[in-house]
Amino acid sequence: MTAIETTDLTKRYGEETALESLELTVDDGEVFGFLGPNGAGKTTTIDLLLDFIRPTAGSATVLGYDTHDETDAVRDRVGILPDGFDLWERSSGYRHLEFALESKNGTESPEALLERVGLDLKDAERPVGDYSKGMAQRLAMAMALVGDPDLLILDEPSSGLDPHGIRTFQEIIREEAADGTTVFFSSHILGQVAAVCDRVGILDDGELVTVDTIAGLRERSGVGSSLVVDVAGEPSTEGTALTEIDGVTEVTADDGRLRVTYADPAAKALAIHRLVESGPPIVDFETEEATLEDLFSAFTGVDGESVREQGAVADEPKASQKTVADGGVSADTDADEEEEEVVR
Ligand SMILES: Nc1ncnc2c1ncn2[C@@H]1O[C@H](COP(=O)(O)OP(=O)(O)OP(=O)(O)O)[C@@H](O)[C@H]1O
Repeated sequence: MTAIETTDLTKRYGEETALESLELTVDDGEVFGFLGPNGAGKTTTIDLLLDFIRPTAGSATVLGYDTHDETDAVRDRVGILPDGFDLWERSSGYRHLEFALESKNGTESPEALLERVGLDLKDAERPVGDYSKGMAQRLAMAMALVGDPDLLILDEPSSGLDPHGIRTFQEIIREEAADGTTVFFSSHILGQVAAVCDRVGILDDGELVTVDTIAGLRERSGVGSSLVVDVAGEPSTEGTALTEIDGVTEVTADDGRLRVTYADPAAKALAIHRLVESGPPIVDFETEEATLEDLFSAFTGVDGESVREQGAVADEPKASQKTVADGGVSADTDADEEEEEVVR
């Protein structure tokens, strides 16, 4: 069974296209990262999956259920950490958890959930109106975990978290995945996505630019990492045949160093081998890995022409605009309206 499947899923607000013909499949048990810059359409997609807003065209299933016709079945089995959720300011975090447990017939103890998300029991007894952003986020995650969901949908889960909180959430995602739960989460922070995801989808301006593993993205983007070699004497590329190595994209000699840029990591060891055999004596070397930011720029064209524009990416649906969701506890939207369907 697929955990999420969208067909031609489209959302428009008047002239504005928030999401264009999204064709996306997330497999059962996968940890899928949904990446995109601000306004790319990530929240719109999540709101459509949860039927908080209605599509202009297309359809989607979640855990095999139609998102509109079988909304209750979907929400029953899905744990949600929405982007921008509302809490009842005067109720305690503990009371929120009790409410979520009642709504979902959850059998977990509130204390165990609090411990998982790193929320102190004393803090849980305070009204949530006094919570910091990170504390509220931890509480929302605890509520999402209630009832052992088959699918976790997390919209910008690390928003407001300190580094320790980010690590805690990553551990939770890994534990849930190990337990067979599918995790779908949106983020614009590439490193966090790379740390836990099996696959990544990049959304840009309402369109799904590509879907792949991080390794696959690296390979296809052509964004190279570099081997930078200090050599004795004047560096020269002559006689080394470095450019003939499969995966090497560029070789330059400047500032007393040789720089070998490669798209395929296997090329690195071959380049060193060849230099040892026939190049100038090596004094030192280091590698400069392409960052995820480099990859992201390559696919979204942030720094100019994108891989997509160059026609290097095969699969291309589309999508984009903005919305909100519920606090993971109530949120009923039979939103048949065209615009501004939001529940918080
Ligand atoms: N109710 C609405 N009315 C009009 N435009 C909307 C509405 N909701 C969203 N949009 C637009 O849809 C686009 C996608 O917004 P969305 O919130 O899905 O982006 P996002 O990828 O989640 O962004 P962010 O990372 O900033 O949360 C934006 O251009 C936004 O302005």
